[in-house]
Amino acid sequence: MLDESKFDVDLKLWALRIPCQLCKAATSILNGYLLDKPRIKPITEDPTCQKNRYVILSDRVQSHDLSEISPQKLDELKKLCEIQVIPYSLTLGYSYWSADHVLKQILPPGVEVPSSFETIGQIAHLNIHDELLPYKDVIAKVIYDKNYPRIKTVVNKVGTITNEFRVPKFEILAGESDMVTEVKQYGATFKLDYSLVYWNSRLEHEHIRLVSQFQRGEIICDMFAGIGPFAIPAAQKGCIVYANDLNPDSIRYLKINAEINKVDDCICAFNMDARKFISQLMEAPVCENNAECNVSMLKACEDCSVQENEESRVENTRLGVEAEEAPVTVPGNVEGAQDSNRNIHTSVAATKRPSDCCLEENGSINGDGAMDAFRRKGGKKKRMRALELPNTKPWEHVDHIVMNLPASALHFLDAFKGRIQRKDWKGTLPLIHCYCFMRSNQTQELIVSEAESALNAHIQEPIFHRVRDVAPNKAMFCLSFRLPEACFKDDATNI
Ligand SMILES: C[S@@+](CC[C@H](N)C(=O)[O-])C[C@H]1O[C@@H](n2cnc3c(N)ncnc32)[C@H](O)[C@@H]1O
Repeated sequence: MLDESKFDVDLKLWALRIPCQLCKAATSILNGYLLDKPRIKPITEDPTCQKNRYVILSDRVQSHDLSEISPQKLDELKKLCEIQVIPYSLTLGYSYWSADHVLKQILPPGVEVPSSFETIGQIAHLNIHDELLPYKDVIAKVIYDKNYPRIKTVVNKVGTITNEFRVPKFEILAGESDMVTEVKQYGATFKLDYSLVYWNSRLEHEHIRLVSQFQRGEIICDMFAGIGPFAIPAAQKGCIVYANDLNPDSIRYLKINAEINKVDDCICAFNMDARKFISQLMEAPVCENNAECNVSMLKACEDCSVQENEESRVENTRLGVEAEEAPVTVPGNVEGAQDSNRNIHTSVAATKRPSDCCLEENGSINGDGAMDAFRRKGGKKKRMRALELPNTKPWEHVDHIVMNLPASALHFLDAFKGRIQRKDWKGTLPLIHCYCFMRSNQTQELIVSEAESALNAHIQEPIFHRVRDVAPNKAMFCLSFRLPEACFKDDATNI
């Protein structure tokens, strides 16, 4: 229990009783001798008379005869009005002091006071060091008290992250136990359950940086999408996004966020292992027109829309069959300035709406999600429409592939080895943006060689971007490069 009265500090001060209309002039004369405490005004009511105010003097002024004030100023004041000096008691209590001040009183001397924290919506996330764990409840209470109502829940991370979804375990120390919250980034809203999905507000700048390289109409594939901090702004920019995550809760929130941000027509969400996702997404179906052929996820999407709309079924049966050549220039290098030579078909009639597809990990189709998307077509708010976007199958062209799983994304590069058929592919191969960690004793050459051995191909012109330092000797990087031609199926089999 925190005894709040322990923080009371009683100040014995002097105040001057001054007529209301002279307060301004009096305070200007007394400049430098007035009470100077944050959040406390030096002028207060006179409880005995409404026509007067108390002008509270600083604790520098100790004597009733005001001898600490210069005689010159006192003369000026006497000319202004009759001076009445009143004793004034002021108690600075718990509510007055900052979290830092209170915690310094409570915690052992010399320890680092944990008064700062990461904020995720209304949740304060603390990482309390072992030596302070005996004080965790009182730390949380002080942080809660001092930041309410902006903060409604205080949590502490427990142990290290061991699960593959990269979700820390939290203990709720103060406030509401609800971990569902909303975060805003670059104009997009993200709803999430912080106890179930990965979220890192410190990556905001990186999300913006990468998405700023995407161009409207480009096709983006996010292999480890989380709740969509790359996918949603990319879709807002007018890209078509294939977004995948192994964590079903992440995909649930990704879909919610796509709806909240009105880009559900431009994002196709998948819930499976990233390798399987790439193999199913980028490998051309063996027999596109065969109803038995189930290797293509887009075939599954097609089936999905059949359940809801007979008219769209007729359109969707054309999916993956037409490929009219119409010149569309798409900038595609890392700086976002170079043209690619991609020619893509832009027929509206044959365009598959990405939001109509929704494949679960076991390969079954979530018809409800598709039906919701279909019903929303008549919604009144402006939404990004996939119909405006090009119709290209992901085994024919993808512009960017995002791989943000820094601990192991490099190993997932093998998913591209011999995946794409040269005869199907249109334009330049995708730019890969693969996140990784680099220790101070490692070099960029080492990272590139790891990537090359996963791809079994030479990488040309790799670009490293330092994202942030995650530990004293460890930094997160984004390695961007164009997928080597040697990864084409035919070439790769010859290696
Ligand atoms: C570091 S988080 C990145 C999430 C998001 N892209 C972001 O920037 O905030 C990595 C994500 O990869 C997902 N993940 C982990 N292993 C995976 C796998 N084998 N296949 C697909 N997703 C995986 C996790 O669930 C997690 O959401």
